[in-house]
Amino acid sequence: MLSFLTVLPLGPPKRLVSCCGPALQDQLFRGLEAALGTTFSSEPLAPPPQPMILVISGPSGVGKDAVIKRLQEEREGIHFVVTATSRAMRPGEVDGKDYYFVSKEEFLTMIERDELLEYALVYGEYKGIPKQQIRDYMAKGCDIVLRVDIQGAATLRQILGESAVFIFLVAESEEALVKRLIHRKTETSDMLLVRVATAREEVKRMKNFDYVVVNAEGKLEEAVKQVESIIDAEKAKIHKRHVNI
Ligand SMILES: Nc1nc2c(ncn2[C@@H]2O[C@H](COP(=O)(O)OP(=O)(O)O)[C@@H](O)[C@H]2O)c(=O)[nH]1
Ligand SMILES: Nc1ncnc2c1ncn2[C@@H]1O[C@H](COP(=O)(O)OP(=O)(O)O)[C@@H](O)[C@H]1O
Repeated sequence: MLSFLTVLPLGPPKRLVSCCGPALQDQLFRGLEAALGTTFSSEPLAPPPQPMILVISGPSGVGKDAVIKRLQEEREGIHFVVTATSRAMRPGEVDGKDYYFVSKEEFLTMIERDELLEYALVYGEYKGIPKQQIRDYMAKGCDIVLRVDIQGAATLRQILGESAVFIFLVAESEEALVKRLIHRKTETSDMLLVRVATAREEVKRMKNFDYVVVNAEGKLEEAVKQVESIIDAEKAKIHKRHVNI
């Protein structure tokens, strides 16, 4: 190392590089290239991040829509896949934004044409994920967010295996979940009973997911930040998950 440093036009090695001005630092840079017989590349050293598929699931009323809405506001390059449903539109919902609201016949035609990556009967209504929408946005380099019920997540795990990231969103307690669903005022009491009973069974399937995020009462932002941390960590993985749809 000593002989190397004396070759450089800086005199004895005891002078600290930090004391050199820009011109001398540039000379040192060139000298290092000459000594190594190569030029230093300015190409990125880390592999480019790949678009990923994030599956967010959890019991009805836990806050999937709320978390995803905030995620879209906070983060660029994310595409929330608008799924198709035969369910009637709720007040405030927008066709093409919350869902593609279609008739049962139209939905069955989508199935016949193999247009759906996954579909299910959810609380008596059809719901399904349009394949082409995923392909189009991944081709643009977007990360894909799929919001599905627990059975949909299980189907997607069979189709996508480890190539997608599965997040289970849960309330801090069963009591909090039920109160949140009641407060949302989108279900009749009969429908509430179905959804709460379903939620009890769904929570047991948490073990099939990669991550669990608690969306506690009044702490939506913390849940969103945790989902963002998961995305960042997944994008920094050396061994990327390769998606093929
Ligand atoms: N399997 C599946 N579930 C979906 C799809 N789109 C939405 N869902 C889920 O269907 C469930 C019922 O949705 P919704 O009727 O909007 O009721 P909410 O969950 O109480 O808001 C939710 O868990 C959604 O995440 C889909 O394409 N496939
Ligand atoms: N962390 C939270 N604290 C309090 N209320 C929440 C929180 N997250 C969501 N909510 C509310 O709970 C209700 C259910 O949320 P929503 O996103 O519709 O659930 P999901 O899509 O899972 O059915 C909505 O009224 C929503 O505004």
